[in-house]
Amino acid sequence: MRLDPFYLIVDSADWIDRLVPLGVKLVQLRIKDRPHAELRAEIRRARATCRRHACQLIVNDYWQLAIDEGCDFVHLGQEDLAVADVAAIRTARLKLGLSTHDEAELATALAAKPDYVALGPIWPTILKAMNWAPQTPARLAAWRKAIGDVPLVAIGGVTVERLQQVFAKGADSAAVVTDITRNADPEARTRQWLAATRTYLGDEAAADRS
Ligand SMILES: Cc1ncc(COP(=O)(O)OP(=O)(O)O)c(N)n1
Ligand SMILES: Cc1ncsc1CCOP(=O)(O)O
Ligand SMILES: [Mg+2]
Repeated sequence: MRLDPFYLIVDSADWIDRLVPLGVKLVQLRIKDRPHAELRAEIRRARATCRRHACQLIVNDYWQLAIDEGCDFVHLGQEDLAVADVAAIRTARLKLGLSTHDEAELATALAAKPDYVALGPIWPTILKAMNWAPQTPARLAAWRKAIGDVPLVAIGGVTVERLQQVFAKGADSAAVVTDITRNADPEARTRQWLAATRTYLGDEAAADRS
C-alpha cells in the first residue's frame, strides 16, 4: 500500500469540508472529548465528504465507531492499541496505522502488522504536550531501516519548509496539523502543501490527484 505524501490531520468534519475539496487525498479525523453521538455524526459527515472526493479517511482513536460507520482506516497510539480489539479491526477489514516513539514501541507496533508506522514528534509541536523529546529527522532514517517496506509517517512540527528533510530521510508521508489549521490562510497553506508534496507522489497517486 502506498500512502499519499501529504497527510492532513484535523479535528472536525467542518475542516474536512473546507480542505479536502482542494485536492487532499489522505486525512485523519482526530477529535478529542466529544459525546459519542457527536463523534458518530462527525465521522459520518467526514466519510461522506471523503468519499465524494476520493480521499482516504483515517479515524483516530475511535476504532469501534470507525467499524460501525464503514470507514476503512484507523490510527491508534500505543495506549489505544493496548485496549483495542485488533482482531475485530482486521475482521472488519480496516487498515491500521500506529504511533511509535522508541524501539520498544516500534517492536509492539510491528507485531500488530500495521499498514503504516508513524514516528513523532520529529520537531517540537504546539498541538499537545508530549512526553517525548523531538526525535529529529535522523531518527526517521533509523526507522526506515528497521521497518523495511512498511509505510513510514513523519509527524510533529512538520511544515512546508521542512518537507524535504523528512522525505530525504525515508518518510513516505508527512502528517500536519497546525502548520495548516493555525495558518492565517489554511486554504492557501493547503495548496502549498499539495504543490510541495507533488514531487514525492508515485505515478498512480499523481494521477489520482489530478
Ligand atoms: C499519524 C499520527 N501519528 C501519531 C498520532 C498520535 O496518536 P496518539 O499517540 O494516540 O495520540 P492522539 O493523537 O490520540 O492524541 C496520530 N494521531 N496520528
Ligand atoms: C498528534 C501528534 N502526535 C505526535 S506529534 C502530534 C501533533 C502534530 O501536530 P503538528 O503538525 O501541529 O505539530
Ligand atoms: Mg490516540
